Amino acid sequence: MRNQNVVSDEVINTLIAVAAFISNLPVLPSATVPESLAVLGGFWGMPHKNIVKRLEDAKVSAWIDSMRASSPTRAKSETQEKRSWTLYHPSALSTFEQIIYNSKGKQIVVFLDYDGTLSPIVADPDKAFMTRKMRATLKGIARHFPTAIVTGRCRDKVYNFVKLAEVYYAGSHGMDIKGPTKIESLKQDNNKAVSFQPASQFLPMIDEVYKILLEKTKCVPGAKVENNKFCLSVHFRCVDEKSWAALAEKVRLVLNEYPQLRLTQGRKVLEIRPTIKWDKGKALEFLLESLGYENSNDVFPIYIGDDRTDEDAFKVLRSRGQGIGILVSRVPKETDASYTLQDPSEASPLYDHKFTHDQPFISYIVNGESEKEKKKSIV
Ligand SMILES: O=P(O)(O)OC[C@H]1O[C@H](O[C@H]2O[C@H](CO)[C@@H](O)[C@H](O)[C@H]2O)[C@H](O)[C@@H](O)[C@@H]1O
Repeated sequence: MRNQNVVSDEVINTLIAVAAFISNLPVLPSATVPESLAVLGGFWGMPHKNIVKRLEDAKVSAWIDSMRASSPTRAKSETQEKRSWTLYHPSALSTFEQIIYNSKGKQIVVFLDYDGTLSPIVADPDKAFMTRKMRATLKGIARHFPTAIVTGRCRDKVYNFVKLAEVYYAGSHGMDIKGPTKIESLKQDNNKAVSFQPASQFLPMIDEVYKILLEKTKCVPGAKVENNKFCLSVHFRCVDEKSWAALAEKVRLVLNEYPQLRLTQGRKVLEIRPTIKWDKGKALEFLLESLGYENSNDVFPIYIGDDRTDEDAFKVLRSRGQGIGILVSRVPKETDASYTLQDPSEASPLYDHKFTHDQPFISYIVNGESEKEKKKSIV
């Protein structure tokens, strides 16, 4: 018979699984999880210190599992599920005509992630350049539709990669938005531009943590800390897998001192950001509002992204029942996107197809309007 006063491994493992699960949830400050569960440990007669240690280890190991899995989480059995995945998330290229049909008569607004969508993933984040062809295509899109880049990058940095003034930019995972607006109440300084920075009070803290992380991670070969203004990235793409645990532990120790910051994850990158309820989905909603489409049924947002953080935007589109999300991925992944593209190079022909080859996309959606008129109506 079991001793009721002793915590069995099963109970501990359940607690650890719960803690690991919670530690992956974005909103809870890291320090609260072990503490609250330690209370349960005490109830079952387990010393607080012991359970806190095991829970913290569990958190790091959950991070590492997640680091290995890349992003978004891959579906369980790739080969088995690939077929049904493709069925539920068909290629945006092969269903192109259907997408166009659904957008008929509506104002298309295009949202694009940067890394892995407009630029290929490369080892050095400072060298993630767009091809000239992609820039020309993007310029073409922005000429016809309101177009926004929604990225984890610092806004200035992504602007330096893209260099197109006609595009809206939502940097730092949407926490730094700039672009034109039609809505009077959103206009700033009597000009037509909108600017929104919901996390500005976190700037000093982000700078402080950036310096600490630079110092703490400099002994991990290949680790790179990137300051994205309202959030930080700790890259581990070039770190030997054997050192991932050590790196994650260093990041965890720093974050323990800053409960107002939380951790999310992208492609081989740990992302640190304020615990405010703001993400790429909220940025999408904000931009739609600033364009005057808050409660409109006549808008058709298209969001293309490759990353776990883009899921927030896909979710918003699903719950609005408007437009479509397109995930750029070669492998089956859990996603709220409706359609898929294999990689940025496949996304490019999609854009090109629209804008340079017979322009079927344009001719379908403008409903008889000349392109000039269309352009006028979306300024
Ligand atoms: O929202 P995104 O535009 O997708 O930004 C997310 C992160 O993108 C960048 O990192 C990713 O791309 C790098 C360059 O290809 C690659 O080296 C890295 O492994 C990827 O995670 C950017 O550097 C990060 O700061 C962004 O958080």
